[in-house]
Amino acid sequence: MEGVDHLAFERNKAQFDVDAMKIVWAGSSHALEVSDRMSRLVASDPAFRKDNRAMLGRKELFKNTLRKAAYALKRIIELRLSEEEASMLRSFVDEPAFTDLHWGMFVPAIKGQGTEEQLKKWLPLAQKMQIIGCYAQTELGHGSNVQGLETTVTFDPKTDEFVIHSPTLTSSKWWPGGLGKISTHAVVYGRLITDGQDHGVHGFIVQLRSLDDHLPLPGITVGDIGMKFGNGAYNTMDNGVLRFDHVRIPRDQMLMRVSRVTREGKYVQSNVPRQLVYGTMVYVRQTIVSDASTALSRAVCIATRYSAVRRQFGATGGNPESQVIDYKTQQARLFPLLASAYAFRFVGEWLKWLYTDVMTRLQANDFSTLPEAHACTAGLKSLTTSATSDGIEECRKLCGGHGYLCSSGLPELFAVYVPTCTYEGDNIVLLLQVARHLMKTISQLGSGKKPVGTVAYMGRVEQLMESRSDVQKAEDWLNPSAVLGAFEARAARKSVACAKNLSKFSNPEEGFLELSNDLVEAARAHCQLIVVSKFIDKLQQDIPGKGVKQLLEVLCSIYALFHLHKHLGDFLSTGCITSKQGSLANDQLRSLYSQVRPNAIGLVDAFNYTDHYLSSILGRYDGNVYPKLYEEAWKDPLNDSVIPDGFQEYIRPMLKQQLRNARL
Ligand SMILES: CCCCCCCCCCCCCCCCCCCCCCCC(=O)SCCNC(=O)CCNC(=O)[C@H](O)C(C)(C)COP(=O)(O)OP(=O)(O)OC[C@H]1O[C@@H](n2cnc3c(N)ncnc32)[C@H](O)[C@@H]1OP(=O)(O)O
Ligand SMILES: Cc1cc2nc3c(=O)[nH]c(=O)nc-3n(C[C@H](O)[C@H](O)[C@H](O)COP(=O)(O)OP(=O)(O)OC[C@H]3O[C@@H](n4cnc5c(N)ncnc54)[C@H](O)[C@@H]3O)c2cc1C
Repeated sequence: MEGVDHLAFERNKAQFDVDAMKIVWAGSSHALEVSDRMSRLVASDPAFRKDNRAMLGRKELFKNTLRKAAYALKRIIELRLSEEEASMLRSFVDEPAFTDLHWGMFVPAIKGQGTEEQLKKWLPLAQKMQIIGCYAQTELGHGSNVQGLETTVTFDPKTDEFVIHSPTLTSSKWWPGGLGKISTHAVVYGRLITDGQDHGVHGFIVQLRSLDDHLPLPGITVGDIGMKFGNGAYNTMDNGVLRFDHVRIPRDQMLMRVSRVTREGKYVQSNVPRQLVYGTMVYVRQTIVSDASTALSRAVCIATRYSAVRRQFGATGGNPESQVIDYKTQQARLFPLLASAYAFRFVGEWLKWLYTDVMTRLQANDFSTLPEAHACTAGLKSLTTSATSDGIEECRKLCGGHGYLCSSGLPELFAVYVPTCTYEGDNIVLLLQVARHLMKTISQLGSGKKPVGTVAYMGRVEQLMESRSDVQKAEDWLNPSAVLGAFEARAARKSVACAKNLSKFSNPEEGFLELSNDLVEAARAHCQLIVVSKFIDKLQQDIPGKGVKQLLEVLCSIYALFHLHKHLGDFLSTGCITSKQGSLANDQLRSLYSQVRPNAIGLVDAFNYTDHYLSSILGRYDGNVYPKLYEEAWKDPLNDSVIPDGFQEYIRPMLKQQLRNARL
């Protein structure tokens, strides 16, 4: 029935102030007001329609994305939107586009690695979109191993230019988003060579296409790399291939904040660490963590609303069948994902703070927190994107057969989201970076250097190696210090075990390769500890609103105890807890799920997503699922005619032939 709220009875069960929770989720009343206004602006404008993407061919799909990008910019200018508003608008348009790489990587690369003069020259052009840029680092042969890139950038002192060249097939740039068809410029990463000497990988601003006719400039071969996973999905993006044949650029187009080449061809390093060349990746990894909570919450919102609508089995005495959300198995799969969405939101907030703090320090030439920023962004990017990808797929299964329909919104969400496990650093490669940081921290413990930040607990390693959990009854697991103690002990013990094993190798690099699986597990344990501890920290803040803080405490306990249960082998084998304490944690989890149950719909309503943004019949706010699914089926192009194209041509003759054969 149109206009009826089929989930009203669920909404009435909520025991907390949903509007207050919306503010906590958004980050502030101001952020909620902006996101609410921007999401409604997009939802009410037919130009941003997106329900037909899965049906469109690549060319039409891509053309549509270009139209939306140009229209979005027009609206941003007409409405004089602030950067915050524009950024929200972009996320509600909800379509990967070349603009993501322009604003998300090209502009930050110039900001982070350019000198004052370079910022003055290039930023206004980029910010007014008079040029469009992308981030061309990855090559056909190397993505993870940035030091292995093959593109050469050789200084020619005769002309005061760099000559960029792709010496092999594998040195072709491969993957950069926005490169394939649209970018006029790129920040290109290649090996800097002066006077025959290789100085490793550096970034350069390179014009690729003419600003007059958009044709590739001489010496440049460029195009799209082809269709990717899923219909619609990431195919709105023109990931590209690019080859250089001795292309010349002026010397001042090398990004020279970290190091520079003089007119005479001398290579000069500044006091800034070499790793700042990787700074754009740190920035984007940080944004990816916040985006993980958005993607996961979206899937969870769909699965939760549908689980309240869907009924199977259990009709007794004239009562309706049971809502599937009441099955304990459904709760045990769904509610940890709901808790994870909130956990990732808060760790994302914290990471943004950490990143801003590092940037402020860098301005003052304080580079001391760079390793911590690298390890946290790498580790949390890895942890949250893997969990979110798996979580979206779990939400699809939680919706049964209907979850497999494109109109559930889940297949496309998964297809768009899953490459986050690979781009901006393969998730295993990034966890190995965290492991290096942990091993270095442990190796420095004896030197009197006190570990700080997220590895501060390593300073108490001796105590953590001995500690025993004092949990005696299930409710004891609600105590944040019991949870933190167990997670710290597990993380410390796994890292120390790796460090001990590593010390048995005469060649540490060999040892690192041999033990890499254990190191990844240690890094994961450390990252889970960060998420748990930042959730607990969040709960130390003043959180207004009836029942809001109490529910967040429930979600925090679910996040922690679910992982304790899932990784029980870790906690038991490192001796941090006993098997009895493990089963008490599981008892407590069941009780926590019961506390979430009446509040489940309220908790997903607090995300404040419009139906346009969710783009899911199963996740509709009003829960009016069946009539809309039925209506939607008839919109499929296959149903435009009763007899499909191809039937007369192929099937009719086949049927006739078979009938003839039968009569013979
Ligand atoms: C008109 C007005 C309009 C206004 C409109 C406004 C609109 C606003 C809209 C906003 C839109 C914003 C959109 C944002 C969305 C962005 C979407 C982006 C989509 C992303 C697409 C994907 C892009 C990519 O994938 S780019 C390519 C990414 N590639 C990788 O990640 C490669 C991974 N590999 C590596 O990072 C490295 O090679 C690594 C780290 C694995 C190994 O490197 P290396 O071999 O050099 O290092 P090591 O020897 O291991 O270590 C040396 C040393 O360095 C330290 N270190 C390594 N990395 C870093 C680092 N990044 N930072 C700091 N330190 C680092 C390492 O720890 C070692 O330290 P030691 O102390 O020496 O041990
Ligand atoms: C959708 C999408 C968009 C992208 N956009 C851009 C872009 O805009 N600009 C850009 O420059 N790049 C972009 N990329 C490239 C992306 O950054 C790389 O694909 C990514 O960094 C992974 O590198 P790779 O492909 O070389 O993977 P590989 O390193 O080849 O990974 C293959 C396998 O090897 C394993 N492996 C690799 N090294 C190690 C190791 N040391 N130890 C253990 N296991 C290892 C990995 O875990 C993985 O299982 C994009 C990629 C995708 C999919």
